[in-house]
Amino acid sequence: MKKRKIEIMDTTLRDGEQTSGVSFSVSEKLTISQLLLEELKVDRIEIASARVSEGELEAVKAVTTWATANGYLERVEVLTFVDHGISIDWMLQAGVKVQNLLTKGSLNHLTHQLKKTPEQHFSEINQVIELGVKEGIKTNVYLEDWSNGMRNSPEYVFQYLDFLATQNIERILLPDTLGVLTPHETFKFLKDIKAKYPQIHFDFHAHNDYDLGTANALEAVNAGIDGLHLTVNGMGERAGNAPMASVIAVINDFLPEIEISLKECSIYKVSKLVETFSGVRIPANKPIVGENVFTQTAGIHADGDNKNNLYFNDLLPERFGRKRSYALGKTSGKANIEKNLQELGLKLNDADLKKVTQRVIELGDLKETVTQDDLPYIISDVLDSKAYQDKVKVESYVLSHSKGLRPSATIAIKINGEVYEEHAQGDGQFDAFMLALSFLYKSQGKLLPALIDYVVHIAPGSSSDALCETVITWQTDKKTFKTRGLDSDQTVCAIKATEKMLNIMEGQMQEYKGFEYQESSSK
Ligand SMILES: CC(C)C(=O)C(=O)O
Repeated sequence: MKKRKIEIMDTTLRDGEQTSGVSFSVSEKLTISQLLLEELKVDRIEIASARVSEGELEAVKAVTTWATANGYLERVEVLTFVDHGISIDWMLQAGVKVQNLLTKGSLNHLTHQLKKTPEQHFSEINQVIELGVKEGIKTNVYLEDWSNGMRNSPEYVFQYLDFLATQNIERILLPDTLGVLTPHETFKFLKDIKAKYPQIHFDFHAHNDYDLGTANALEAVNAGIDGLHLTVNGMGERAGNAPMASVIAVINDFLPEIEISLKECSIYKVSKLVETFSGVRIPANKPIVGENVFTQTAGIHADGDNKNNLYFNDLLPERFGRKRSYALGKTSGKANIEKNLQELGLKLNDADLKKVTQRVIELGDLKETVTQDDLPYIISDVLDSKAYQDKVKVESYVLSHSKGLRPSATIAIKINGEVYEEHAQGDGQFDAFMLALSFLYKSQGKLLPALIDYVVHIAPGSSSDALCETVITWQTDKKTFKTRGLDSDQTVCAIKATEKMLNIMEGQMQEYKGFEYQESSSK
């Protein structure tokens, strides 16, 4: 069966730039245009509104210069106005060959905003179209507020379409300017229009005010529309336009009779670039391109993925240049941990896997964000902890850090069931902690090993509540050894590493000689 081709016009650089607070630079517009046409393979791009600013003129010139050299000029469009040819002059300066002329698609807009009759409006439109023809510029015509026009003044819309059918134009662009259509209405309005003017190319331009942009785009295609306007990440005026990634996936998965030229596998790359250039973060749950949408969080899902891919749908991440991941947190089961270990090339026995899983769940309970990068640290901490007896426990502590006062520590340490308390000031919180500890041990006639090295590792690419690992090297008169601590707080890491040292030393204090902990120490 021969497929019906739908043209995709990307308007990220025009309507998308109308997202509040967004302005693309010249080089950003050029880079995005290149990616859209060459990599994503959209059919057409709308890159600016005419007459906006000097900077915009520069940006459009940069795109048209590149597009001319690479054979894309006919696919680069600019929104223009019914302004007796001022926009056409701007287009000539910018080197653009296709204008998308903004006209009124509802009687309401025509009478209240332009205060003109349909006949006056049509005559001025005809003038601009003819000027364009004279200058070698092709015209597509936008019917602004067309959706409300269909609801409230359909006679005007059809009178206008009858007029346009006689004009020298390429396409008619039908926007749901205020994003008010339901999918049912979208289908009905477009079906009626296509039935009356089957020879004309119509594009549909959805807005997303009710979050119906994708559904309306789907119904527009079902109704026989010839082209769709989309934006990367759904950027655009107010709630934005129909999002490129979702609409493309819907067409590919649910409309097998439709052909589009877009390369799904480039969608994510373009989305991330637009996110960076625009400064508008992609919501984590945004279908196809959001951070979380290919992450299985529940252990039961990871388990099901191992058993005949029970929790997969057709939206496979690889289609879009992405990868499935398995979250680590309080709902992770063993299967999630195993999936992450596999990726790291690690294998644990059942007992250790259970311990690591338990530790990840505990961290998740503390609202810590645990990432795959943290896993090697957690494993080393959990496996390392097996080596220590629990004879000494840091029961509680208060660490203070304030302006103008020396950091101080009050600590309570349980040694073989007995709790001892001590207090000290130091050069930093951990220094104060160590001093208090050395006073506490000294009062029992014991000296602690000297701290000779202190190294902090933070898991690569981690967020602000990332886990860190502190490795401390200790020295007695006879041996040097290391202990490590893991936490999201650096001082707590060091205290955990110190607690392990105390357990190693417990019972050996007579055997090894420690050192006075810093002469300058004060209580
Ligand atoms: C400016 C116009 C074409 C528009 O984006 C709309 O009506 O939605």
